[in-house]
Amino acid sequence: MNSISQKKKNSFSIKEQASILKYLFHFALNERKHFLISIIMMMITSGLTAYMPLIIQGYIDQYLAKDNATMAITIRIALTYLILLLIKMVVTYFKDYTFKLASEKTVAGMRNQIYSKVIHFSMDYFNKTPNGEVVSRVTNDTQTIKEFWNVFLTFFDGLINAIMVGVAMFSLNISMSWVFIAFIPLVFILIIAYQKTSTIVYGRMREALSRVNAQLSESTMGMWLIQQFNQSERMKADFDKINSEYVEARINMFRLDAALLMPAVNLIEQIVLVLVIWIFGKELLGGSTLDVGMIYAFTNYSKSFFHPIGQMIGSLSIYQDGLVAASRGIYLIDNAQYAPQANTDASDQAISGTVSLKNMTFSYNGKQDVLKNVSIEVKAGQMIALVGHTGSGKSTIINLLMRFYDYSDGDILIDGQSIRNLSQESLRRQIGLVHQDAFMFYGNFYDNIRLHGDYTKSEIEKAARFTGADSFIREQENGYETMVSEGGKSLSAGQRQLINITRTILRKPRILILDEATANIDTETEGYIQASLEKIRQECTLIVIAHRLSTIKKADRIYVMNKGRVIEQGQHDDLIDQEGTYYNMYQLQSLQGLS
Ligand SMILES: Nc1ncnc2c1ncn2[C@@H]1O[C@H](COP(=O)(O)OP(=O)(O)OP(=O)(O)O)[C@@H](O)[C@H]1O
Repeated sequence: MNSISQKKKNSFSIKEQASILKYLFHFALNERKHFLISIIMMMITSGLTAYMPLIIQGYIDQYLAKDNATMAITIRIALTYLILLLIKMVVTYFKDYTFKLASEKTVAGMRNQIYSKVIHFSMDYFNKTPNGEVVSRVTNDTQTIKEFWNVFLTFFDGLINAIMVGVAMFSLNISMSWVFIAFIPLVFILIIAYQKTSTIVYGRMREALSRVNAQLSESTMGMWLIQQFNQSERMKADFDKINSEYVEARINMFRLDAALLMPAVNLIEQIVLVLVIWIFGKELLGGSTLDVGMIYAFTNYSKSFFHPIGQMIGSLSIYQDGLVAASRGIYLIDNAQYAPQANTDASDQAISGTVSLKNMTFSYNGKQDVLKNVSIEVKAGQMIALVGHTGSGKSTIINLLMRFYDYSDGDILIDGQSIRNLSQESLRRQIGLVHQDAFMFYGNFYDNIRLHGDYTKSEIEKAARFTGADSFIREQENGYETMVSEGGKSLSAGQRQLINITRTILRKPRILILDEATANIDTETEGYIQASLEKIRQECTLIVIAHRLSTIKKADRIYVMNKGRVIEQGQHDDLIDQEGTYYNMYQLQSLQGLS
């Protein structure tokens, strides 16, 4: 499977195609009953398509031509034809329904599997992959795969139909049937020519479409940046160019389809028809009797033999799309970059909150160390602070403690045990992390604080009173029932942070981490939160990252970081006495009125 696991691949060798198809059929196994019923119905409809012209042919040649048709015979034949026609209609309906039902369910299964993989991927994957691409894998690609199944419907249908009609033709007139068979190589040439050209043309179209999507997703996400820097006109011009390229690619696709699809198949069909008439005409001129019914049957067969073949060729472009979409899904599943896993015997024990980092060295990219031999100790119930310049590695320590990334050099212990021995679920339940960026979901304040947790309204309100969020929530139009827009755009940054802190407090974590959590909050509210934190300190371990040093003065230990190393540590007064980096930072903030 690895041979096809190449990102953005647009053409595939026969072996790769077989591998992708095997993978897709593996998903279809659950729906084999429906697929089988549908194939049986395909056989019935194709059988009827092949048989029905024989009824008319028999009527013309045995009764009309011999002048012995009676009203009773005519009605019997007309009724038989009508009943068969109705049966064909009903069977065709159920054939399409069961096939589409089966393909819909198969693709739903794939979508679930891809999504359940994606939600366990590492942060590294999400850092490197644009949002739009992740969404596209789960929605657009699985949609394309669904259309891909319809290609199979068309293919099976076309094939079974050609076989059935072929058998009927041979039973009627062998030499005339060879005329049809003689044109099959030409059809194959057409199929190969179409597939080769369509791979290129459709590939260009897909690339152009992904450029359109990328530009759209990038510009909607960074709209404020575009407007702030007056880039709207330039973005419009860029989009216009990309959009024109897409339209051009689509026009090329239409041109190709218009030239090679139905017109070419129709031409072959008409040539065969002319040949049939010519051969019959020649036989008639040679003194043979005229079998009008036979002419009727073969005229009919030329349509029902070649028409599905035209549809088969037309679906080749979707086939190509399906291969690309399926290969991307396989790539995602095969190259899963999972979030760090706990040890197999990891336990779910309650923690008291002692944290120690032992000689941690860490790199995101395997080249540059962003943490260099960092050791940190926090006793249960203590408060420590991490301070230092931007990029010094403070948040990285938190990323490792939360197990967003795996590490190899050094270890992190909680209550003396490696965090690898704690189950992911237990670790994240007992550690509360409050980030600077608080995400809000569409829902009311209760929902946003509860986050699907099992908490009563009074518990939520109590937590909100504790953090001070309660007062601004009550000022909203419908209090706690007020709907918050997605992303929380209807709230100020400080209000969002208060909600975020409330969410975390509500869960009563054993270890609370505040990563620049009070940066957007005014001094008055911050004072309020500080007082709340003083109360929390008695109940849990507190790890605070802060640029504003006034907020961490009371910490039991302050770690000063620089370029991935701890360069100073101690209590506020000790660090001031040392007159080192912390002292300089504090002096600077005092001058700016921040301390
Ligand atoms: N996901 C990531 N992938 C690769 N490199 C990263 C990633 N996150 C951070 N870094 C790099 O690691 C280094 C430390 O970043 P970190 O976020 O830990 O710094 P910080 O001290 O928390 O900074 P700030 O105070 O600005 O938040 C930086 O050089 C940063 O570029």
